[in-house]
Amino acid sequence: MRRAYHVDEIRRAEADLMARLPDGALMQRAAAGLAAVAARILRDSGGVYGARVALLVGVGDNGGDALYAGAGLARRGARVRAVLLDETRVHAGGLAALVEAGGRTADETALDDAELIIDGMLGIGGHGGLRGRAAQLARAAADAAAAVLAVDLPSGIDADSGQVAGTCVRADATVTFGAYKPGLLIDPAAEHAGVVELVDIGLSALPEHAAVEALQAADVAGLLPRPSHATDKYLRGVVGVACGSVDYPGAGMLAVGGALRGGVGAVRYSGPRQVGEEILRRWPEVLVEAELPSAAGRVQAWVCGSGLPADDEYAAQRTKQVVDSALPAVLDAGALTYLDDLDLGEHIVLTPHAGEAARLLGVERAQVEANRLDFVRGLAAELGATVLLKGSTTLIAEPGGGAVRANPTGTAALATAGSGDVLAGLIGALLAAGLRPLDAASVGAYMHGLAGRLARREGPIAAGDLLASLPRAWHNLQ
Ligand SMILES: NC(=O)C1=CN([C@@H]2O[C@H](COP(=O)(O)OP(=O)(O)OC[C@H]3O[C@@H](n4cnc5c(N)ncnc54)[C@H](OP(=O)(O)O)[C@@H]3O)[C@@H](O)[C@H]2O)[C@@H](O)CC1
Ligand SMILES: Nc1ncnc2c1ncn2[C@@H]1O[C@H](COP(=O)(O)OP(=O)(O)O)[C@@H](O)[C@H]1O
Ligand SMILES: [K+]
Repeated sequence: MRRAYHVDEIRRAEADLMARLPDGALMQRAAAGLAAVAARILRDSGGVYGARVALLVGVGDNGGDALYAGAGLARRGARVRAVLLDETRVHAGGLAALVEAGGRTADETALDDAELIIDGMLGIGGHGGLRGRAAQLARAAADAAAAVLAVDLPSGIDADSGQVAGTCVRADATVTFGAYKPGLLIDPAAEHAGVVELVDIGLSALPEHAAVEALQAADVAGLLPRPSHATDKYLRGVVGVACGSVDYPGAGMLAVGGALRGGVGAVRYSGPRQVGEEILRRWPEVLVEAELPSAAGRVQAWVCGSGLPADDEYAAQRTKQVVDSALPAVLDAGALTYLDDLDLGEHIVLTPHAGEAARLLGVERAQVEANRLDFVRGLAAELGATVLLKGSTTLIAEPGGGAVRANPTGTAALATAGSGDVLAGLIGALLAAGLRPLDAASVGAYMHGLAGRLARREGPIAAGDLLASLPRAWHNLQ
């Protein structure tokens, strides 16, 4: 699990550790980790000795890290030049170390022929988008041919929220110290960080619960339902799908398809007869049942809403019956328009995209997109349900607070009609298989993204291709 903490939490943990260490020890640890990653990058492109390295050096400790790491590389024969953001404010010890090791200061033309640019302009002390010369240097780094390695985080991103306000550095890799920051896991900031490597500097006094966490392959593999020898189809779980309508039958099909690949023993479909017949033609294994959920056979969880129209008596009734069953459920798309007066809870997973979340909160879509973390927390708390906010970084929050999960496998290839229906079905199946709502939603999002990544290797994808690649995604994790 990758765990990210807010800046004030990291500052407190750093202060606790610094009080127990000699002056400057923490920065030396950070710089040593940074220099090791820089050396590895340079080794891949011809070696450290003689390599041209440009440092972008800010006025704070982020600049200090870059200078000490630069000194380490200079001692190994690299030609290191430091471009100072402000010559009157620079980490004096770091600069002295660099000069002593053979490095020197230079103007920004040093970026032109560098093989590696180390971005030490701003770390967790940054606020707002880059200003003045910092913005100008970020643009110069983007234009240069060199690989860019960010120190702690790409300068200019918002470490706490993942927002990007204006210009910021776009890195190929980031070396982050002590713990992840939410901005390294949440877009749009995360996509500026490249490959993120965590360097352990010994921080221990971090809060029990992270602010944001991201499952990794081993976590997901540990959570996926696995049939035991002694199981039968009912013990594996049965999921009910109350999706699709006469006008939108395809959403019902795709939700059923996602549910069939979610590791349950059986899928029951409840909906209009002609949709049920279509489903049976494609998947004879589905149990097609009554048009209303309350009349269907026993299930352990429901998926409801994909392909349900708004302002429709039958759709409202289907949603209400699913919620009244008190079973775990996914409420997607159309079902999100019928939430008034329903008794939600943590066992209900709502799956809005930014537009739907904005409507539920009475704000503009752009506001949600700019600050997804705050809005997903707010929506979960306000509606009293687990909320999965879809988008370029899908986020999942529980109503009682706690760590928000950020999905690391998202790909823009998923932005295709019907892909959300597949996701809803998949999460419903994971709920029926017994995963708790937060896990079902985050494992579902992870597998959905992984399926998207596998499918896109063969070209542009449609939602149906996700169904075809979901078994491969499972196989990859087992
Ligand atoms: N603490 C520790 O134990 C350890 C910390 N470590 C390292 O320290 C880093 C944090 O260092 P830090 O606190 O000095 O802040 P830092 O990010 O360098 O920048 C602050 C300066 O930037 C400026 N500035 C702000 N916004 C700006 C903008 N938009 N555009 C332009 N300028 C802007 C602002 O100037 P001001 O606005 O105040 O004039 C302020 O002075 C951390 O990320 C890690 O790398 C490691 O060594 C491990 C041990
Ligand atoms: N830029 C993006 N990067 C990664 N994933 C995305 C992006 N845009 C959308 N997605 C994902 O694609 C899916 C789209 O779902 P949704 O908006 O419900 O569409 P539909 O209703 O057509 O199925 C969601 O899982 C969402 O997280
Ligand atoms: K930086």
